[in-house]
Amino acid sequence: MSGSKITISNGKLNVPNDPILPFIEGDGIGPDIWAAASRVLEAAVEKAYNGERSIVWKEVLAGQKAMDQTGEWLPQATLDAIEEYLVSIKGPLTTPVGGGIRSLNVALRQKLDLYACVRPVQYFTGVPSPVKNPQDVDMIIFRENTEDIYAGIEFAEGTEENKKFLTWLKETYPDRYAKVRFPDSAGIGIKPVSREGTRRLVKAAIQYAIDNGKDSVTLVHKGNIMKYTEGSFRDWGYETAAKDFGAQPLDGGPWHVLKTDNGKEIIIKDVIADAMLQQIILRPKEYSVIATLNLNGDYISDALAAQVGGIGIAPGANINYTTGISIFEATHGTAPKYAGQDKVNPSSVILSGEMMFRYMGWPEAADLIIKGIEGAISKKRVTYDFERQMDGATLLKCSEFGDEIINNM
Ligand SMILES: NC(=O)C1=CN([C@@H]2O[C@H](COP(=O)(O)OP(=O)(O)OC[C@H]3O[C@@H](n4cnc5c(N)ncnc54)[C@H](OP(=O)(O)O)[C@@H]3O)[C@@H](O)[C@H]2O)C=CC1
Ligand SMILES: O=C(O)CCC(=O)C(=O)O
Ligand SMILES: [Mg+2]
Repeated sequence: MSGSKITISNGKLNVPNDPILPFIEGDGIGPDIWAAASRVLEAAVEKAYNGERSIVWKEVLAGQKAMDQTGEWLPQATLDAIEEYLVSIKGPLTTPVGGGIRSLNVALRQKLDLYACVRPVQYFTGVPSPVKNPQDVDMIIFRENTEDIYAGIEFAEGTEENKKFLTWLKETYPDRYAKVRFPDSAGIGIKPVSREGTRRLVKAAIQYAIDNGKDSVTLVHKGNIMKYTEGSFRDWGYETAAKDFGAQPLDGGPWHVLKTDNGKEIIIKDVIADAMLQQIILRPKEYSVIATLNLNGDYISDALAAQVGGIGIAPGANINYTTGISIFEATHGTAPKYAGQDKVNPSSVILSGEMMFRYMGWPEAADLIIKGIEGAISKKRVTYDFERQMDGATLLKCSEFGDEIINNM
């Protein structure tokens, strides 16, 4: 295989003209969307750089394909390659509900310490939306990606370990044990949230706001109920704003205001999570950068995506800003009922590629992707998810929509 490695020095990526980029095809609709997306990404690079730059794809395995070929769901070789080549992209991977394997998506984020799940939500003119003013939605979610209930520390009901844990709780903290309503039949989960994990996530969100001229960062939490996890997230978030960025309390706090070097003011505020799910629908203009915990971020990213056309057009990235290791991936899952039908919208993974190009310092290729998607949508030549809500639209297959994007670059 030809191609060169992306490296990092002093926190800055060095991207060669022929970077090797690992990709995971994914389960379910993964092969359909990856086939369309990889062609679009290659076409954007070719058109932007006239052959001076090109991507050298390196397939790495995870999920069902990995199981079939290697007997493992997430081979160590895959983790090693993602770490070695720094920038990679993936399709969705299936996670069974209840028993069975734990999420491979979550495992990738935790094992590689990709602490920020970054999910921008913006409106493309013409996309059908259930809200009146979808153009008012312009937010970016920074979701903590390594902690919270997603740590996977659980004790299944009826098991020996569950009994052992509850016995320990009863003996050590009888007052808290007494709060378990039905101890003989309770599954137990543990929710770790740390100052360190919170601070690095909030720092990334505030830095993004500074670098991109945003006017607010909203800490979203359920800290009124979960005081020492979600409530502490809020407190540590404000602490980060004050200690790392010199933000000052606004009217006595808890909101803070941060003055950037060019004199701009950024408000650091917080909203309780349930109220936030209302706010993003009723008053989206008031929110810009969102910093939140893992579970809240999971819910908010699908809810916000719905306002701008659905999870068929919702990209994302999992990033460690210190090591530079990153995996770009759609917000949606494997949509198994559509697998192999060449039907679904490939935009989420294509726009994840667009984010990847900006991260690599290839904005010209990224801009062409936006141009191609805008062109396809304005001509109403779209996949089923948009076509079913658009008057006079032409229904395209997943692969045809990829072609349409390329034709509009
Ligand atoms: N990062 C990852 O890899 C993720 C993996 N998953 C996993 O995926 C599996 C399925 O999860 P599920 O809850 O069904 O959620 P999915 O996101 O897979 O699908 C839910 C619905 O969203 C719509 N949708 C999803 N993708 C697209 C697309 N590309 N284009 C258009 N519409 C789309 C479809 O809506 P409609 O029916 O209206 O057409 C689909 O039925 C689970 O195992 C889950 O754990 C879930 C999320 C993320
Ligand atoms: O890992 C999974 O299966 C689900 C992940 C998910 O919903 C997400 O990353 O948004
Ligand atoms: Mg999700």
